[in-house]
Amino acid sequence: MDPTAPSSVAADATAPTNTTVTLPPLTLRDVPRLPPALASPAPAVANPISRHPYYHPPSTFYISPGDVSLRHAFFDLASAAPSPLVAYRRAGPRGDLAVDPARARAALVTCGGLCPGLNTVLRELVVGLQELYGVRDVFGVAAGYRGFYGGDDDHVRLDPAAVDDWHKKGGTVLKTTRGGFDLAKIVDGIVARGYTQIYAIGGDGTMRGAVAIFEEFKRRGLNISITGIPKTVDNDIGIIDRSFGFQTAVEIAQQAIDAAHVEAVSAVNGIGLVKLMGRSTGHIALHATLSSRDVDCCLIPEIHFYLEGKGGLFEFLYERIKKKGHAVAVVAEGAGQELIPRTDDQKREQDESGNIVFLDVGPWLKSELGRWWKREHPDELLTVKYIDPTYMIRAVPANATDNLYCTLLAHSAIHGVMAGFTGFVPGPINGTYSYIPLEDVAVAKNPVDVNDHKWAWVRSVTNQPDFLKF
Ligand SMILES: Nc1ncnc2c1ncn2[C@@H]1O[C@H](COP(=O)(O)OP(=O)(O)OP(=O)(O)O)[C@@H](O)[C@H]1O
Ligand SMILES: O=P(O)(O)OC[C@H]1O[C@](O)(CO)[C@@H](O)[C@@H]1O
Ligand SMILES: [Mg+2]
Repeated sequence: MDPTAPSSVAADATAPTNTTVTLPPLTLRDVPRLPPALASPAPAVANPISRHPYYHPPSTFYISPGDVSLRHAFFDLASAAPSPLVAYRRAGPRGDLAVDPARARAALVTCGGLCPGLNTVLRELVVGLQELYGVRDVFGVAAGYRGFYGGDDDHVRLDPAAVDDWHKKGGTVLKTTRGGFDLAKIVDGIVARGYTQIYAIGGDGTMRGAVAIFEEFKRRGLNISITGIPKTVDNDIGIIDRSFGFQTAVEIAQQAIDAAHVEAVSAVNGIGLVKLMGRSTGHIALHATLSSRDVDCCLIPEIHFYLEGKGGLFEFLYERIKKKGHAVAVVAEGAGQELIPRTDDQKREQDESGNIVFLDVGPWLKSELGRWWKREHPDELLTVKYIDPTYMIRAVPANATDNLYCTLLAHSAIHGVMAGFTGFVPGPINGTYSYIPLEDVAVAKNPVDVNDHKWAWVRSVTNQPDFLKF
């Protein structure tokens, strides 16, 4: 057939058609700004990136003041689109600054648990502030929020040479803590040190703390900006696409599943059981399960399960062993918490930040399974190999994808602060880096959607029970 010959197919059968659709009105969920009288070094300072000795930004480099991104990237035209459509300011460098870099004094702090990429964010904040914007005074605040009211040793001057290889290190060079949130002392400490910009890197608790600090700045009429850089290995912060370090953690989690699989396959009636992080969300367990393909059952906090009886976990594992000779189960640390018996003291136990302390679901599951097996199948061997890689998945350096992500987050934060924004969080929404009000991110959760395709795919890969009692 001559490929250049005109198509014989009727045009109206295949040609794309254009349908005009009227969308609901757009609401800009804007981020706060420092009061112009306080922020503006009148007249506005031209962005020093334009004078960079080696990089000459093209006209498209700067973000226009009207540039926005949409919260929802897709709608069903057959039903009403979300109304109003919510938009956020697009993140990125502005042509004019509202802050004079020569007068800026930045403080960086890390709070909460570890996450791959923390050191990369710190490195890129230091390098970006100094090399892109010429901010000379950049300090690392040691040991979380409490460092703000610590001694001189808790405030370390940083420069690009000092942080040069930080992106290769796991953990946080600045150290991190939970608790110690004394608002008055923190803000007094910030004022006493003359900081004009605060970069707080942490999870939901850190974001709630940053909101409180932001409100206190406003109450005291302080010319200080604060931005929260969202960090959570559990990927439990909402609105943004995902949090940094998550993909690295999934990669390491998968190695634990591989080991559990090898152990299970090599034993008689072998079960490999892996416990993974995820306090209130099962994203790590879900993603590691889908990537691995060796998992027979994935238990997450969003799904209730039960152990014994028809349709229960133990009967399922037994049947899987009968069929394949082995089984692998993955459990997120927050799964099944309501099933584990606990004392009143244990019910009340909290960490220093006020987070409920969970009981260890992994060893509990292992011992309950052993007890059940002995009772139901006393003449059959059972070998359970339990792997708990807990801190290993978050104490590693970020992989290449997360390193790049951390760099873009850090730079987005700096650009926003220099443009005069405050009380905001930078983050990708549908792939577009945006500025989101801190108060929104502080309360936005991100549970696994058990009605979407990803969870459906877990169910079809594992064929695990739905745990609906009947
Ligand atoms: N509601 C709140 N108001 C003010 N500060 C808070 C609040 N919740 C937590 N914080 C403070 O924020 C800091 C970090 O909180 P937390 O230990 O819960 O970690 P996180 O930021 O949620 O990170 P992770 O993802 O590891 O849980 C702590 O210093 C804590 O005291
Ligand atoms: O033992 P730590 O450091 O308090 O943190 C444990 C918690 O931190 C997290 O990693 C979240 O950062 C959770 O998955 C875990 O429950
Ligand atoms: Mg938290």
